[in-house]
Amino acid sequence: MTQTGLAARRTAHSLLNSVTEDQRLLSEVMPAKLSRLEADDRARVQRIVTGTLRSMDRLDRVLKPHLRKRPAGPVQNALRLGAYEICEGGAGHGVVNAYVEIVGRDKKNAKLKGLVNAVLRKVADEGAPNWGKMPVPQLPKWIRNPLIDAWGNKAIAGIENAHFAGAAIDITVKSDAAGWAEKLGGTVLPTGSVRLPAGVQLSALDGFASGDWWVQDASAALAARALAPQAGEKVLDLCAAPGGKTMQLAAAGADVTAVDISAGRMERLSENLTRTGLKANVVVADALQLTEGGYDAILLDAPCSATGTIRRHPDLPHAKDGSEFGELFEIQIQIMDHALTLLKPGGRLVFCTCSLLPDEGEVQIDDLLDRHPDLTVNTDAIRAIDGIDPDWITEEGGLRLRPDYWRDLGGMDGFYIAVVTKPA
Ligand SMILES: C[S@@+](CC[C@H](N)C(=O)[O-])C[C@H]1O[C@@H](n2cnc3c(N)ncnc32)[C@H](O)[C@@H]1O
Repeated sequence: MTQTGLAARRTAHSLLNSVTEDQRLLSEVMPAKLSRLEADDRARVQRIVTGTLRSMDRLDRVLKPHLRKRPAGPVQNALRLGAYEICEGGAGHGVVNAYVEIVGRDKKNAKLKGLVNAVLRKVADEGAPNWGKMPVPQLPKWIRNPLIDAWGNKAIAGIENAHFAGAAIDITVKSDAAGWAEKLGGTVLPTGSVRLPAGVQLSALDGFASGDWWVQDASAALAARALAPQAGEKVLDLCAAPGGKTMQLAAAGADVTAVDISAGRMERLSENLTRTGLKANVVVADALQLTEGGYDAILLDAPCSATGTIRRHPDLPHAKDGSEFGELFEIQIQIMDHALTLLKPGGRLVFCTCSLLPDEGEVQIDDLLDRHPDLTVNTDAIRAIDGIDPDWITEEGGLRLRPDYWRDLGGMDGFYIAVVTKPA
């Protein structure tokens, strides 16, 4: 950190405000803000902000006894960041002064800098002796309650544990998972992905520049496995960017057309294809506007709430409140129905979402079958995936993946995958 750490802490404060006050995701605001900092400060900002977001509920409990009422969002955020740093062993004096200065510079809240000083001093003096033993942070109620309804209280505790623990980096390799695991010091997971050791710098690793592997959570890798692409098959990858699944399909020898509405994300897909030496037809378009069909198989990785990825994105529960999800469910229905029109008779559609909500998984497939009674769910395609636990197969024949699964291996992202077949 710079001498006083002020630039990094101001950036951390501004990022946290973007999430909680402006409902922005870190992925939208972080790159621009970090680009102004030295590499050292960038890493620290990321550590402080993601640590604070992951510990939000704990921090609010630490702060509560020192506050008569919760102050305005930006002031509470300065307190949260300061308390986080202190509880994680930061030097009390420097931390307190920095956050007092940050609030003091904010015209609207400057009068509360005395409060910030008093509260953070108390936290620094008293410490948080039980910090490491406090209950695992709970998700905000707007997402916690539907997840309890879906999976029960025991599951939610496991899911929250997994969110708090964070996620390892998984890679999908073109071939020889065991060889790459050995070379990179990782482990081969039951489904064939390789889990890397903590703290690696990806671009410096063997096999990155040569494109022998790409980063992809072990759960996400199973959608293309469920599709089981055959060499020469005409496959449409809908909602494809940044291309993790496109690369799997292309590596299997399929003739892949990758479509996504976002030109920026498609640039990343093209870069990924170049790095890995794989080929696909790259099309920037709205899936709903496609007219050319005749595909043997379609993989639809639909836009969704992304609630399965909270391990990696602890900002999501604090930036969102679920109000836009209804619109996403509707888009999923429209793209699924349109995808069916592009599929050959006898063709297969893989529908998947990185979501923990049944509304974006099990319920979507039940509803799809109500709308199209001639479709069949192909559970054999799910059963054929190496390394999955048969208990993960759902009543309607899909695959439900949750962060609390593989507890001893370090968890997985939440995901839902189903394969449906069109009548021949
Ligand atoms: C879950 S991400 C896809 C991840 C990707 N399949 C992968 O494996 O790397 C969802 C994608 O849907 C795209 N999208 C959203 N609405 C779309 C639409 N109407 N048509 C095409 N793509 C869309 C978004 O731009 C986003 O890239």
